[in-house]
Amino acid sequence: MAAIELRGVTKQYGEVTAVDELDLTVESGEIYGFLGPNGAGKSTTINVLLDLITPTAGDASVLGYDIHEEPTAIRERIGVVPEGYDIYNRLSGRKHIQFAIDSKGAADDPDELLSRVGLDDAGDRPAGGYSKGMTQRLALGIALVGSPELLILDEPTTGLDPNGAQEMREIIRAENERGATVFFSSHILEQVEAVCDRVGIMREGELVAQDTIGGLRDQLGTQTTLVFQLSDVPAGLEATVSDIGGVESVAIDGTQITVKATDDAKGDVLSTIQEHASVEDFSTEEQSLEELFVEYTSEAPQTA
Ligand SMILES: Nc1ncnc2c1ncn2[C@@H]1O[C@H](COP(=O)(O)OP(=O)(O)OP(=O)(O)O)[C@@H](O)[C@H]1O
Repeated sequence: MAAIELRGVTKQYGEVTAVDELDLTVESGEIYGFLGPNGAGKSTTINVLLDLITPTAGDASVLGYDIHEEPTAIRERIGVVPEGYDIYNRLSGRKHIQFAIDSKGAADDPDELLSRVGLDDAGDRPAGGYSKGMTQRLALGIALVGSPELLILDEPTTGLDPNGAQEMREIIRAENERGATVFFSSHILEQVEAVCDRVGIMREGELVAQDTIGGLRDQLGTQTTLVFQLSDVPAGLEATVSDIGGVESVAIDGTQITVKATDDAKGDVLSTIQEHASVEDFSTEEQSLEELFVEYTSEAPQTA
């Protein structure tokens, strides 16, 4: 059974299409990273799943339950770190957790949960005095109540320092090993890279790529950037190089020519340029996963 299934989900806000006919399946047991730049539609998608907003079109299910028909069954089985968690200023962290335990009818020990999220010493303090990172830790502690089957985390590392982000990743891994499916959104690739089985990249409401981190890396393996420093750039060189099979782009800046090409085309590019111009310097640059992410999220939409 899929843990999350969205079918043709669209959310329109006036002129703005926040989510555009989105089909997305998260399999049970996966850690799925939901990536995309600000405004890509990640929170809107999550809010649809949580039945906090009604989609303009499409339908969705969580743990096999329809989001409109059985929201209570869903709420009982999931843990959520929402975007911008609302706290009760005067209530202590422990009381927040106790409240979540009581409302879920769970049997957790609040102190154990506080300790898991690194709030052991702050449990008695009013949550209104917590820092951003501490509030985020508290939100995670609440999400963990009742050992949920599915964790939905909207930008869970917001406000966390590097140690906090690392601890968050360890908790995500441990929860997954316990059997939970994890769906978490982020606009920072490295946050999901370390823990995710699969990532989906959103851009302008559409899923523009979906793959394992390994799969994304394989795509990188086939692409290289070649940078040539020439003594001068002869007329027609740009067109000649662009015509080579496997060349994706050619950019000329003064006497420098930068060519993006598949690995197979590397030799042809090199020999063609040497044939037409005098090469003073030459280097290759590997594309990083970060660059691939930027490419997917800033250029023309591609098909998933
Ligand atoms: N209540 C709303 N009314 C009008 N437009 C909205 C509303 N909520 C979201 N949008 C728009 O929908 C688009 C998607 O927003 P969304 O918050 O889902 O993006 P996101 O990927 O979560 O971004 P971020 O990383 O900044 O949280 C944006 O253009 C946003 O301005």
